[in-house]
Amino acid sequence: MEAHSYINSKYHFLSHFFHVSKMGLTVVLLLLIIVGSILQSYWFFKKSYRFFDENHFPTLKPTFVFGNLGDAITFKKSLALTIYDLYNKLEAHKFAGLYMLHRPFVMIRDAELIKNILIKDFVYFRDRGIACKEDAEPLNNNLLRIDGDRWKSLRVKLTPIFSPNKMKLMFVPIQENSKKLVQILNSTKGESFDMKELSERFTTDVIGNCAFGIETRALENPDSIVREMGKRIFEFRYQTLIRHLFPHLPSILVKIFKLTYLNKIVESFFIKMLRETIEQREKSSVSRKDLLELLIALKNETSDIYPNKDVEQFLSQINDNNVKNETGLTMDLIIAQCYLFFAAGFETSSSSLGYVMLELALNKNVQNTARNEIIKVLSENGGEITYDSLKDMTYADMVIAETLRKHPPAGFLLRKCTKSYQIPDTEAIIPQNTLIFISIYGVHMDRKYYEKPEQFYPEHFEEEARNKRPKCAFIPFGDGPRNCIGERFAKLEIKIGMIHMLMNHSFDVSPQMKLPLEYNYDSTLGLMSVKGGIWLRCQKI
Ligand code: HEM
Repeated sequence: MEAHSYINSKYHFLSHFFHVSKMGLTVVLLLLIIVGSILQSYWFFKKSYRFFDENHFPTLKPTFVFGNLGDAITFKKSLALTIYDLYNKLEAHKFAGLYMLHRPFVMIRDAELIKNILIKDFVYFRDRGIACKEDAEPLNNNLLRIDGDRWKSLRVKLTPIFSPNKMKLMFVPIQENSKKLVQILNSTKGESFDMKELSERFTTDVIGNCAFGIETRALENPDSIVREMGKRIFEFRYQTLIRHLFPHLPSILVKIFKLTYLNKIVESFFIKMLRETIEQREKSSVSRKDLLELLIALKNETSDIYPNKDVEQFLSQINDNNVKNETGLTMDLIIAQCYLFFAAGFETSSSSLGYVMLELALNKNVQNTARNEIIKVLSENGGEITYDSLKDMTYADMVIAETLRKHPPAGFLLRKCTKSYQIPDTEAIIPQNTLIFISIYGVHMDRKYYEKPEQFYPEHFEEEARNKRPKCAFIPFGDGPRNCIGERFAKLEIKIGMIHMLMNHSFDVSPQMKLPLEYNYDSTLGLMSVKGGIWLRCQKI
């Protein structure tokens, strides 16, 4: 009470002194507070933006508040394209220091340095820096997001699931789905169709039905619920953007404003569906030889991860033969991994297959050469595609690699520096906890590494050309111990899907197709998915 009358008397004294009303004084005080806060944030940002000048890094002038990612934060461009623009602006440099809001990050744009980060000096850059609290959102406890020893021990466990002999088991189910894909092409009867949409239905069924034994039926029914939910995983959400921009938000704010990474409906759907599938599978005695069976065997410790060539290679790459076995595979962890395999598998692979077919439709010579190779290999194998005959289709591999170069589904790679790191042969030191961005698209479109970067030119992947290029100039799946674990699976489904389509049909671009390509706005995941679809026409041959 006493304090209140004291403030009142001061207020009265000030208003009397400045000859203004109480209301006027309130406005002046409010203005002072606002101007003070703006000045304070201005100095805060200005001080933050001096960071790289003082640390021997080339840099680009940041914009107040947004740093160097203004185009992505103000929705002008996707994050992948914003990072790509920065890559191009920094042409004279092998690396540079930039800012996300006030937060410094380092862009690496030289293939040799990229190799150091991803492979040689991996111990400094093991983490991705997007982990979130373990129990907050159960599906986020997945391999892509977790870091540290938990990641290491989980990665060792999951590595054998994608080994070559396990991939062989996936061949028949992928073939079955490819045949259904061809039936749908038959029904288009020369009319335009959206190849991206069709590829999404194909990869949804491949990953769902073949990998987890779930009847997703997306090829039969474009409105299938699994496909609907799959699409919603990649919808833009403000909440996800805010969480990525402010990774250290207090949990209370996250709760109050419901700032979850994932839409709750989508999360509940996948948790329920996957839990029921796993429970049913555990009760049944039928063996399906799919990814889920292998995961369950790991959970129940009825399968051993050793000896396995991939695991041995992984352990030698991370220079650690004593990975702690602390991450037991619980039901929740298996659900989170299945969810990731589904999400990571269906969007990236469908983009790739869509882009493969678009480039083949645009480049008829390439289409004919690829088809002739398939016909030749088929005739040598009694008219059948077998798992072993796939390796003889080397031109098909070049076509797929060139597609992944020109249209990498993931636009950039992310790492976090976990121990301060001196960039070799320079004075620049990357401080601990700094994020590292590597523009996959930038490297793939760089004239330093590719003779005709703007063209679709499968010859970029002839043996001689490949051998001339530095190792990390082709990184659609990342590289090193933290690369894409599903690379073999993805390449297998793209190749089988492509072969079946080319064997049966010839492809043209529809007048409906919008060129040059535009990409969907994506502010968080860095994906480069086409805007407006991939419109083609096909004829039965
Ligand atoms: C064409 C298709 C695909 C592309 C282009 C792609 C690309 C990528 C990229 C760029 C990364 C990050 C690698 C790095 O940071 O070095 C990644 C990680 C990952 N991908 Fe893929 N991916 C594809 C398909 C798949 C499939 C089919 C699966 C699973 C079935 C999968 C599962 C994963 C997982 C689990 C990770 C995280 C690995 C880790 O952090 O240890 N991906 N992928």
